[in-house]
Amino acid sequence: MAGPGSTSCGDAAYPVSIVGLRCCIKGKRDMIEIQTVGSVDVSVAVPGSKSLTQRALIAAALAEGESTLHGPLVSEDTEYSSAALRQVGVTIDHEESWRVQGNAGRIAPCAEPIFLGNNGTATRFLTSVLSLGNSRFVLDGDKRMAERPIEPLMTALQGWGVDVSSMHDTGCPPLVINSTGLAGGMTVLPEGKSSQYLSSLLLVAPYAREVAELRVEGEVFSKPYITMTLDVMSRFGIHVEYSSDYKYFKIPRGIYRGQDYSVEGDASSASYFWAAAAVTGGRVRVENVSVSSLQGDVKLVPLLGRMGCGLSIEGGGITLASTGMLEGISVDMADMPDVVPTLAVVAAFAEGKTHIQNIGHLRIKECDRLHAVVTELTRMGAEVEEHSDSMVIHGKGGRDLHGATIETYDDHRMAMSMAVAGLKVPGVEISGEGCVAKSFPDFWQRFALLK
Ligand SMILES: O=C(O)C1=C[C@@H](OP(=O)(O)O)[C@@H](O)[C@H](O)C1
Ligand SMILES: C=C(OP(=O)(O)O)C(=O)O
Repeated sequence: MAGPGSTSCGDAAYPVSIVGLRCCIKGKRDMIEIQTVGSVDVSVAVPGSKSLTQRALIAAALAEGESTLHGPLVSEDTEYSSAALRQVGVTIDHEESWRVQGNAGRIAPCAEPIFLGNNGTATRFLTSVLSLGNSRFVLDGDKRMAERPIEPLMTALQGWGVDVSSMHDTGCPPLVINSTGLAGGMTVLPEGKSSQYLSSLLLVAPYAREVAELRVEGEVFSKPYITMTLDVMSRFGIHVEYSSDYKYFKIPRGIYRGQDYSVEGDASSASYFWAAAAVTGGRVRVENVSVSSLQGDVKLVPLLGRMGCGLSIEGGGITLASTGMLEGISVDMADMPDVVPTLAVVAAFAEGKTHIQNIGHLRIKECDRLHAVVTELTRMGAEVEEHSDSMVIHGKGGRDLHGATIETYDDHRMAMSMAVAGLKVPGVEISGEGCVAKSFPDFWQRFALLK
């Protein structure tokens, strides 16, 4: 699927203005040159949450009756999820709201492979959903997805009697699932570096033949995503028993009930706008993300507060204001991996050291995001240290930064976070800018409102 950036500039002569951005094609690559701005002062709305849209879509597909999802994220990833569910017999109408006719847990056979691109969330969730069927399924993804592990999830599903294997014995997709439904009972999720395994198991567990129980080994990463899963499940009528450390779960048998579900704005997408206020010494209000959100990435706002920004809550949104005077912090970001690139970029404009810890799981995202952030900030002149599961940014108030052509590694979050640096530093070009389509197709148009 072409990103809107590439759609809008694909046929155009160089350079073309998309409001404050210059979009061009250099050689064969899509590229956006970010124009610097003064202190930004805007109010923006962001698209619906990717995580909540995909959870609600799965619950609605497995539900008895019709569901309507209001304000869903319309993007490459949610198109992949919808298409996959349609392949197994779910009717989903994408109008302004999405109408989903639930099949009460019945999964139709599908002879064709189900392809999910580099959508980690959907790949992990669909593995369990397909296990509910009574057929052979092949679940595939793109080149990068074939490097993103899924072994712990397969092991836990095998504990519930599922015949699932990695086609090339890599512990990664493509997968083959010979499904006959879930037996249920107790299973163990071995240690892994993604919460998506656990969310995936929880979402389908009510459909097991016996009451399902789940024990989790090792550290639980990205915990707020588990909270979001439990919340969506309860809104669709299934209430899970669990220990507060998220190491034990008991899931009652049951069937989700069709719901009217409103998707809130995506906190990870909002992060680039708050970061824009932070680095330009300006003010940005994100209208549709609230402080009471269960999305863990909303906690970026208090972190920016610790770096010297002010925040206020107005009419349900969150406003972040900055004088541009920022200081480095030390922070554990195990629970908010998707906004690590955003915080790292802000840290490059702060005075002093920012130490971001417990982020080894960034290495299995759309790219090795830990290495990519370090490489691209270094390319701009920043002094950054890479460690196995942490990074240290030696901020010099942005005085060490210069323009550069940024590689994005087909990772939407690399493109969007590094674009923030270009608001302040002349000559920042973002290559492969169409990758934002994964989670935020009109990112460049909304980013251009930052003036
Ligand atoms: O469950 C989810 O919706 C997600 C969980 C997180 O992944 P990990 O649990 O693998 O860190 C996050 O990075 C991803 O963007 C979305
Ligand atoms: C890691 C991400 O997504 P996924 O794991 O769903 O591919 C992301 O959106 O940053």
